[in-house]
Amino acid sequence: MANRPASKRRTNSTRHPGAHDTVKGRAGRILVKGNKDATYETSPEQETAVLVAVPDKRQDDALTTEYLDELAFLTETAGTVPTKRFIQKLEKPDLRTFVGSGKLEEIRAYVQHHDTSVVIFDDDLSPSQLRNLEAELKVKILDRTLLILDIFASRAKTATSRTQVELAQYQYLLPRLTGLWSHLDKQRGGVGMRGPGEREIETDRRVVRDRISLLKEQLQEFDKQSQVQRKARAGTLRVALVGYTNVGKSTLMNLLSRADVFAENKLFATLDSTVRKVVLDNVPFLLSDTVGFIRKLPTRLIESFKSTLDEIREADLLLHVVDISHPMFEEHIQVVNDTLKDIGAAEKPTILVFNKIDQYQTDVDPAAHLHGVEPDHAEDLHHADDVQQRPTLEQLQASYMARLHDPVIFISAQERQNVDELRSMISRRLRVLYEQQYPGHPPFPDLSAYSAAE
Ligand SMILES: Nc1nc2c(ncn2[C@@H]2O[C@H](COP(=O)(O)OP(=O)(O)OP(=O)(O)O)[C@@H](O)[C@H]2O)c(=O)[nH]1
Ligand SMILES: [Mg+2]
Repeated sequence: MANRPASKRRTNSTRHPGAHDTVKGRAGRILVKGNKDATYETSPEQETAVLVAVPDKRQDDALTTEYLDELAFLTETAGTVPTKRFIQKLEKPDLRTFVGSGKLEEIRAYVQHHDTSVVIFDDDLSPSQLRNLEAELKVKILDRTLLILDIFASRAKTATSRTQVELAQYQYLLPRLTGLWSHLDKQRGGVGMRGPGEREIETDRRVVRDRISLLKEQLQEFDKQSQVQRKARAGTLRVALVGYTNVGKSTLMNLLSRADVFAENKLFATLDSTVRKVVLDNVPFLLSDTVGFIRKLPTRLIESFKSTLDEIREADLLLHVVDISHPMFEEHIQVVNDTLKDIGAAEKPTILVFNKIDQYQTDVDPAAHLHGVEPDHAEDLHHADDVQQRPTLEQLQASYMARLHDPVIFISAQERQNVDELRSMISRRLRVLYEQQYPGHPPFPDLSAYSAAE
């Protein structure tokens, strides 16, 4: 976790002393509140974002910081620099403007005096909230789903994933076709403006509905093709890498299959599933890398990735990869398990792979994850006394092994620690699964017919 904030920054366009502090010294590091201009230097073309969270009154401050930190990471992945965060604890978000009128005034004052391209909310906004906020703040407003969709749009490479993302974007936009952003300069583009958003915003709903039907038909067509491919793979064991975004799934895919899959310290580096043939200890199987999960991913968005998720649904064994160095790893496990349940893949044989043990630290300073973004009040600042003690790796290993039915392994894909143990754990498990599924069959038929499987 410690190197996350710095390594993903675009150093060519952004100077960010705070981020370097985050990496170097944890204890005693305090983020300085004050003049933004003294702390940040961004190039004129670089978009800047103000982040807003409205946590429930009872939500722990450290958790709020973590959630905002993830939003900052998403924002940066979309190519925008977060410069300020606002938090308002509320029993319930305001129906009209999501934040209360006092906080809205604070945000407006900030936006007026600091160059701000976009205000991003960590929750989904209703169509009318989006409209009201845009009218009040006079800048582009994004909510969490729009931001994620924007990242997906910029990452989609294949015809299938592009169609899937476009479908999700149109489905999101349909109830919102009410002149949103109409007074903004549409030529400027930037975050949230990729895809159909601004181009179609004023067109008739019927046109959008037609487009949605067409995209669905196209996806069905893609689905038929992949069903044919999948049939050709019948009789071959299938293993899928699943997990929260940025945990190291693609890195592990590369390691296990010696494939060259795009791995990067950004969220949603992988949007298309990649399938490779792998042989471990004479056990052949097909390994697929899949799109990462994230909290609050709308169910409809997940559904539009149906064919990608079929790889998971049809797998015989899941490798659930966890970034143990992340302070929120336990919540991440829960999000992944809930998402697996949503897509009907909860009961599959699973190996829980705790990755990034090289980066695991027993003391966690919540302030180290602020991404150097200036918070709006002291609540968001955690000082050295807040440093939390985490169990040692050995303690974690012992407790997870005792608690869970599934096999558990602790590795570092990057440092190649315990990877051989993982390999033999996979092959042992697959042998058992093969015997259960194909009793009486000679073990592990010739796979040459499937070598082109992709
Ligand atoms: N320190 C450390 N970093 C790792 C390890 N494994 C992967 N990483 C890094 O973590 C980042 C994310 O890795 P990816 O393999 O792209 O993760 P992913 O789960 O495929 O991510 P998405 O496709 O975005 O969901 C990259 O910067 C990797 O180099 C590890 O064992 N230790
Ligand atoms: Mg990946």
